[in-house]
Amino acid sequence: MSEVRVKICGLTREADVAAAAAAGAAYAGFVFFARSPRNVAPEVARDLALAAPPGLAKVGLMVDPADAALDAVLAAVPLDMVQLHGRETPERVAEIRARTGLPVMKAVGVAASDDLGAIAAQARVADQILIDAKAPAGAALPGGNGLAFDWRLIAGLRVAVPWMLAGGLTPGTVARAVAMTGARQVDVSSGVEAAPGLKDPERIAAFVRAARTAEAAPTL
Ligand SMILES: O=C(O)c1ccccc1NCC(=O)[C@H](O)[C@H](O)COP(=O)(O)O
Repeated sequence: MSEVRVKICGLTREADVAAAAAAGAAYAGFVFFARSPRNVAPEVARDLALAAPPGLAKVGLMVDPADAALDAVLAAVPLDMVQLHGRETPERVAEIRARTGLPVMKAVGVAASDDLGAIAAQARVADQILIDAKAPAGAALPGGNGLAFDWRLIAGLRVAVPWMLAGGLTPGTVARAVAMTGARQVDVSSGVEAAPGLKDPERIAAFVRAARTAEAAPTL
C-alpha cells in the first residue's frame, strides 16, 4: 500500500514551507481568508509558492470566493489546486473548476451522519474531497479550529474521488485516525503550530512520521 500523503495547511513563512518539504509532505496549503491568523496576501503566497520544491503541491484555500478574488489570487500565485472551504454549492464548485482550470478540493464539514450526503454530492464535481470537522455555530473560522469529529462516522465510507481527512489531527492522534477511517491522505493545521499561523518544524516532522506508521496502529 502506498504511503499516507500529508497536507500541511496554513503556511505563512518560507521556513514553514521548507519544514513541510523536508518532512515529506505532499501538499502545502496557503490560506486566503482575511479573518484567519494564517491569512497570506497573494504577493506573500507567491514567494512561498516559488520557494516550494518540485513535488510539493501548492494548494490555495479560499472561502466562498468571488470571481475577482479568485482571479487575483490565481494571477499572482502559481497554484496546483484550489481548496474551497465555504458554503460553495456543487454548481459553484464546477464553475470555479472551469474558471481556474485547476483541480478543486471541496471541504465538507462533518459533525453527524446527516452531513455525509454532501460528500457524495460534491464528489460528482470536485476532484478531491476534504472531510473536516464542521465548525461550531458562531465560530470565527470555517476551518482550522483544531477540532476533531467522531471518526467512526466515516469508517468504511466510499467516496468516488480521492479524499483527505482533517480536523484536530495532531502527531499524537493521526495514526489512530488513519487506522480507524482508512484515510490515505490527511490534512493538518493547528496541530503542528507553535502559535496560530506559526508552524513548528518538529511537530510537522513528527506528524508526517506518525501518519506513515498508521498501518501498525490499533483500530477501535
Ligand atoms: O486555517 C484557517 O485559518 C482556515 C480559515 C478559513 C477556512 C479554513 C481554514 N483552515 C482549514 C484547513 O485547511 C485545515 O487544515 C483543516 O480545517 C483542519 O484544521 P485543524 O483542525 O486546525 O488541523
